[in-house]
Amino acid sequence: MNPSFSHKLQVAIQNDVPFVLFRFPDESTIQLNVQDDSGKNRFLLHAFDSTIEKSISDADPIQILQSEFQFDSKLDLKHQEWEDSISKENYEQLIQKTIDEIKGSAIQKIVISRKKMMENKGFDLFQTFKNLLEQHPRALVYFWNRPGEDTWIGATPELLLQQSGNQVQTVSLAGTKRPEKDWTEKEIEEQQFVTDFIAHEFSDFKNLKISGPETVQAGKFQHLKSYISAEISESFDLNLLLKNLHPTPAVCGLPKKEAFDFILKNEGHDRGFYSGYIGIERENSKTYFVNLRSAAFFQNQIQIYVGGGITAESNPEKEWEETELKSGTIANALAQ
Ligand SMILES: C=C(O[C@@H]1C=C(C(=O)O)C=C[C@H]1O)C(=O)O
Repeated sequence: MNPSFSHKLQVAIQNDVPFVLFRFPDESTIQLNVQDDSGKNRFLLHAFDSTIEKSISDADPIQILQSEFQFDSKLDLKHQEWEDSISKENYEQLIQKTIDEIKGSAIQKIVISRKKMMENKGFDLFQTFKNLLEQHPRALVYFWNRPGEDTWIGATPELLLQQSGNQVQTVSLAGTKRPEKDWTEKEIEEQQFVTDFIAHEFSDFKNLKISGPETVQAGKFQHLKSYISAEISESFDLNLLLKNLHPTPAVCGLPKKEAFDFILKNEGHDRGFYSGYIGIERENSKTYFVNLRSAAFFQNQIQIYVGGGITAESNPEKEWEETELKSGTIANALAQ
């Protein structure tokens, strides 16, 4: 492997300096940021409830071909008081409560999630990251480590916002099924909610284009995806758009405020960085992804976050199965 890349990573680990490794969808290079105080080339994690945003900046980031990436090192992860997973029965009760809330109110969709806990049997996180890169070539794959603070690994299929010059683009991603099944009205409707919400947020821009939805693969299952793009003026404040988009109905619900309040009150856990966003900010471009298919790693435990969109048509048992399926993205990549 490129000696300067592995050296930089090794030195960061030895000195307990935060680092993040990441690869953009459809790209073949892995980038490395080792934290400095430049504020340049930020890679950031922004919490679902917007209470926390952390970034790792690097004035001099370095990259390597994915095919050359090989790194062997053990990190000292933070210890976490053991937490139990929510049982299938309790999760299905929560889903039923959510369905009843939707049926008895003006809320159309609420995204509910859970934390699936696994024992950390000393997994090799660099190999786990490598497995994710190979298994999910179309995802943004990242490995974030701030010693003594937080360690997250994920492979998200969902773009939140990309800006390059005066072009902005995003996607509407929702609905989940196994490849052998057909889409039903339930998934078609829940994805349309997301498209309509984004189209509304983009409605004042020039050259608004919406295409899709089409079926896309995300590991072993599929989603519905539409593509949305537009042109913004020079003076436009991208942060405002980001603030209006997040959290989209793909991870929160509709109407946003009511769904958000229901989640905070009923879900029973702090989502942390899950379903918040990941930002990659450079001089000429800014790209944000929804932080899905991700997990927090501790010395003794792995907490995989998974959720799904609930509408009046949802079935609690199917929702449990959907979250099991989604947890496979991380679980199937874990390496000894
Ligand atoms: C909430 C998650 O995924 C989101 C919810 C989906 C759904 O409800 O079908 C599909 C894709 C994502 O927008 C997750 O992966 O945890």
